Formats: sequence, structure tokens, C-alpha cells
Amino acid sequence: MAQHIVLDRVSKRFPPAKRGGEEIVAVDDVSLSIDRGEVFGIIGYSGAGKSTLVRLINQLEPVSSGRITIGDVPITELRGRRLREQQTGIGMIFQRFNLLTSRTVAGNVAYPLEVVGVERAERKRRVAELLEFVGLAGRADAYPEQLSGGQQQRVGIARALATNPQVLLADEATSALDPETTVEVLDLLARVNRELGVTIVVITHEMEVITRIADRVAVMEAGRVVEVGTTYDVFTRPSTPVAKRFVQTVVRALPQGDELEQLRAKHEGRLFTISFTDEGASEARVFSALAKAGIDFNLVHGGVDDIQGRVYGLLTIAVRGDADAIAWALQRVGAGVRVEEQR
Ligand SMILES: Nc1ncnc2c1ncn2[C@@H]1O[C@H](COP(=O)(O)OP(=O)(O)OP(=O)(O)O)[C@@H](O)[C@H]1O
Repeated sequence: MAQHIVLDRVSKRFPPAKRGGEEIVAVDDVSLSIDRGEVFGIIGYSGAGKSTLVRLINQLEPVSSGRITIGDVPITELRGRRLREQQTGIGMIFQRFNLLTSRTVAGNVAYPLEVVGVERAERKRRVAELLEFVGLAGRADAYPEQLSGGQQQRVGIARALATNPQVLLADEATSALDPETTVEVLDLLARVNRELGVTIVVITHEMEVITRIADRVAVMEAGRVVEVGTTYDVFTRPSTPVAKRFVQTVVRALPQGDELEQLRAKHEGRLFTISFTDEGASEARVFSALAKAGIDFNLVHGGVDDIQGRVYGLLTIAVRGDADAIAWALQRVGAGVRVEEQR
């Protein structure tokens, strides 16, 4: 895939909060390449620099150093009218929706079109088309406060798409929504990506958002990108401590501490964790291979997760047998199977 958004050694420093204090390095020497048409996730704890990073991408904030190009346009070099023209090609949606409360749904979606001088009839046509796309055709004359959170975010998405952007930036766009509404909004974003070919950058602290829609993910810590990869790779094989902590909140973790002790007390034999990716393996194949090899086991912990529609299993079993026997039994199940004893 072709590169779409390229960050080359980008930093953003803010002056110290008080005189004589330390400068704040919100984004620290970040280089990243986001492909055209992908959904790219950025995760990290509060203060890691995620919001600042997206605000640099659309140049709501100037960079302190480094360079950002979008398509072949060096957006960090532009000023004035040329910058504003490029900014209309980048839509943005927010956690708090940021709708204009005094305008109707249609008025909100029309707003960016008015700003760029699209004439009235064309505006009407475009607004109708956008509201249809986000499933709010019947609510054109409602005011934001009359809508649910999910509906308001759909208006936000329609407004962000009004000027036909190639890029959509979503800053915690589902964080104020309940789980069910989150799924609806994520499905809409996935459609925006698939049907309109828009490159989407999502910042979130909700891992489900990433496993559901992001093709790739970057992990930020203290202004730096410490890990980047396909969502599946990062979630099944996180390499940094911070990525491991995030991943554990959604992908089944190994039993640890008290939980492990309880399992040990409750079950006879030794505990082994079998992990597998979708390279030919499945829970059923693992179980049947163990049974065929005559290994007497109990599943005591774990299960199978779905990451971007792909399977990831982490099964802890209690067995009377040894690691070699288990590894031997499982060796033909698939390339992605690993066995580890929980000591
Ligand atoms: N305009 C600003 N002036 C001074 N410091 C700022 C400014 N914007 C952000 N920062 C600081 O930069 C760092 C990164 O903040 P940022 O909001 O980008 O992080 P984040 O990962 O998006 O966190 P959150 O999810 O809480 O928004 C923080 O230390 C923050 O206080």
C-alpha cells in the first residue's frame, strides 16, 4: 500500500507550565508512516502525547521540529490559505462531539460546506447524502440535544466527511459512548474506511476499538512511539511492557499471582499454557490432538479471543504429563502453537 501520512522525526515541545520549570516534550522524535486506506490506531496512557500527535497531523498545532507529509504535500511547511485548503482534506471527530448546539443536524453538517463557499443547492444535496450515509436522514431538523450520544457522533462523522476528506482523525471518538453505541459508531467508521477509502487515524484508550477496527497500531509512551505493528501482532505478541499492559485488558492474559495459586490448589498435576494463533490452529484441534495422544487434561483457564476477525487462543490446562509429551502432541496442530509451563 502507498504511504499516505508520513511523520519524519516530529517533536512538539510546550513551554514550561511555570517560569523556571521544565519544558514539556509532548511528542518526542516520532517517525511513522500510515498507509493510504488503512485504519491506524494510536494507544497510550493519558499524557502519552496522542492528542498532540493528531493535532500535529492536521496542523492545529505547529510542530517544533520534524516534518509531516500528507500524500505528497508537506503540510508542516504550509501557511495561510494553502494550509487551510489542505486542512479541509482532513476531517476530525471528537470525544465530546463538538456540535454547534444552536444549529440543527443539517445545519451542523452544512457548516464546513458554508465555510468553503459551496453554494446552497449543492449544500442541500450533499447534506442529504451525508445524513443518509450515517443513517440519520430522518433527523435533519432535530437539534443536537434531542439526539442520543451515538446519533450526535454520527452527525459529527457526517460533518467531518462533508468536504470529502481523504483523512479522518478520531480523538477518543467513542469514549463517551456506551458499549453498544460504541460498536455502532465503530461499524460506521469501518464503512467510511471501506466504502469511501478514507484513511482513518484513531486515538483511544479503549482496546476494543483497536481490536475491532484498526489494521495497525502504534503504542505511545512519554511522547514516543515505543511499538508499532499490525494489530494482530501487537496484541498477540506485545514486546514492550506498556503494550503488554494494554493488551492484557482485552486479550486473555496468563493466570498470575493469586489466580495462579488458586488454580494450582484446585487442580492436580502441572499447569501448562498453550497459546496459538490462527495459523492452522483452533481450540478444537488443540483439544483433539491432546486427546489423541492420550494426555489426560483439564482446561482450567483461558479461551479464545477475536482480534480483527482472527483467532488468538490462550488455554491453561492441568495435566499429569510433561512438557515434552504436550509439545509432541501439539507439534502437528499448526505453526503458531506454543507451550509454556506455569511454574
Ligand atoms: N497546549 C499545551 N500546553 C502545554 N502542555 C500541553 C499542551 N497540550 C498538551 N500538553 C502536555 O503534553 C503532554 C501530552 O498530552 P496529550 O494530551 O497529547 O496526551 P494524550 O496521550 O492525548 O492524553 P489524554 O488522553 O489525557 O489527552 C501532557 O503532558 C500534556 O500536559
